[in-house]
Amino acid sequence: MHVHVNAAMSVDGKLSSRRREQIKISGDDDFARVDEIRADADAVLVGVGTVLADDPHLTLDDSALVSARASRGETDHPARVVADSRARTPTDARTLDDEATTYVLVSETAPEARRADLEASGAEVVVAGEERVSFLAALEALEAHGIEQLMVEGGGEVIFSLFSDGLVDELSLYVGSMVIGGRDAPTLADGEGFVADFPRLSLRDVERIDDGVLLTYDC
Ligand SMILES: NC(=O)C1=CN([C@@H]2O[C@H](COP(=O)(O)OP(=O)(O)OC[C@H]3O[C@@H](n4cnc5c(N)ncnc54)[C@H](OP(=O)(O)O)[C@@H]3O)[C@@H](O)[C@H]2O)C=CC1
Ligand SMILES: Nc1c(N[C@@H]2O[C@H](COP(=O)(O)O)[C@@H](O)[C@H]2O)[nH]c(=O)[nH]c1=O
Repeated sequence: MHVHVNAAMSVDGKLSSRRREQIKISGDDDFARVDEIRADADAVLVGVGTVLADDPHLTLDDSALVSARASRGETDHPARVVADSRARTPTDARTLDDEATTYVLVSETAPEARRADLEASGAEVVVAGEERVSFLAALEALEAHGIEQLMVEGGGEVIFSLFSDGLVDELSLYVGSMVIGGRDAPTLADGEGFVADFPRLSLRDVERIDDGVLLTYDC
């Protein structure tokens, strides 16, 4: 499986503010670029932190991209995936609507009743990991569902774990020209952080988009 992480951060490395509210860091052209990466993916993954903070839809905004997928014999939108060890995704989350298939990755600790609620709301629940979702196991399970190209949209906890597991192949990082600040604001890679064996990336490209910079790395 090819894992492509995409995120937008401020010049000081924050994905959003200390209030963990969604902030428009990208401009229109960059959002269009993000939509194209979604359109090329078999599935788009976020953590439950992002679902609770942003209630994202994770579908394609541009109808031309939907038509292009249809003409390739693909579903209108990529599948959606939520990493949610304890099955906390609200049943009315926008990502569970019927516009696309949604997989909720849970661990063995997820209460049975919550799993049943999610299934009743249309989600496909995938158990991978004991206490927390194991991305190594989860990505294998997604591959068995035909997912080869996985886009990851965040947030910082999930992105850190994927780097920690050595699962990231490509990173596109939009740096918007703004300062958000705050020691508790989410950053690109949160989690526990590395103290040694820091992942080293290979810079592939630098491009100016809107009023910011897109950095592309092979990982
Ligand atoms: N600017 C941008 O591009 C983006 C910004 N954001 C912002 O980021 C913030 C949310 O980020 P964040 O709070 O880090 O949330 P995440 O979306 O990274 O979700 C984190 C949660 O995912 C669950 N999870 C399940 N398995 C794992 C695992 N193996 N490793 C790590 N987490 C796992 C955990 O909850 P549990 O243990 O219960 O499963 C964890 O608390 C919001 O403010 C949002 O607006 C988000 C995406 C993109
Ligand atoms: N704010 C921000 C991003 N936020 C991402 O977009 C998701 C919203 O998706 P949707 O509800 O489908 O529009 C959100 O949950 C988060 O993952 N992405 C970016 O490229 N640039 C940005 O500035």
